[in-house]
Amino acid sequence: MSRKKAVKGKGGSKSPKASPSSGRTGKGLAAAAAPSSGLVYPSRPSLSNSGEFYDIAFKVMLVGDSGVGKTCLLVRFKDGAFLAGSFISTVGIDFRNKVMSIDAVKVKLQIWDTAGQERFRSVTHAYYRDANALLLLYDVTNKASFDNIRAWLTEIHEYAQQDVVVMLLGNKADSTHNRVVKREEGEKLAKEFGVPFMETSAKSGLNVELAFTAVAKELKHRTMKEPDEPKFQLKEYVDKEMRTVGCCRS
Ligand SMILES: Nc1nc2c(ncn2[C@@H]2O[C@H](COP(=O)(O)OP(=O)(O)OP(=O)(O)O)[C@@H](O)[C@H]2O)c(=O)[nH]1
Ligand SMILES: [Mg+2]
Repeated sequence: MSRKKAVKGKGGSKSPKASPSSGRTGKGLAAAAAPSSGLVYPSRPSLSNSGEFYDIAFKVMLVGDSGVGKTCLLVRFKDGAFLAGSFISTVGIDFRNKVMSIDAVKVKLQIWDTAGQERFRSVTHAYYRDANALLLLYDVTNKASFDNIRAWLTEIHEYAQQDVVVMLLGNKADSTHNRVVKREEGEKLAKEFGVPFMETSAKSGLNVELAFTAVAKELKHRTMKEPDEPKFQLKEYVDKEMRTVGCCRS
């Protein structure tokens, strides 16, 4: 299998007027032009010599209400740090790349961090179409963000590909004193919609690696499954990993 070189670095915020077709010029954005298969191939190697090699690439989007912790989750996953302090709401859309080793295959996730604010919704819609996976977040300390999950799922249904991988994440699980949404409620909603679920914390790191690894595994298996290999069961994998490590893995 030939190895491709990952375009590294931050994508940079896109203006609200950007669209997948018009905005994808420049270094990071060139990699975002996805063929209809959903796989993302860089059109040319990165200009930087520090680029990492990878075998396959996928586009993952973080969606959910403003303030649920999408940017913090991405920063935790990418840099292993928590963005404490004042809340800086994302403007438009931005992406970061991360190459993961999944069963000896280098999988590049191009992770798009969307703005949760209503005024950017039309920008976000334009990016759904190319997404291979969506991490849909709510905040366990914010009931409205949980109640809005149904509307988000309707939106996903409307704008994303039919076979997009969706995972529901109840973030800020570290905030025990401010919690207003029980884990069981998240589990129930996820079951109703047939999507895998876990609680996460960008602050403590709880389940952050697991959420992205599970999605990367599912996408890698879909693409590279041998004919005699059993189908990868995402929900079973998540449930097993959660059982193995109790509820809490960072
Ligand atoms: N306690 C706790 N706070 C968190 C966590 N994740 C994010 N926060 C805080 O929640 C606030 C919002 O986080 P962001 O990641 O910026 O939220 P967002 O979903 O990206 O918001 P938009 O960009 O407006 O869509 C910030 O003040 C973070 O510090 C978490 O896991 N635990
Ligand atoms: Mg943000």
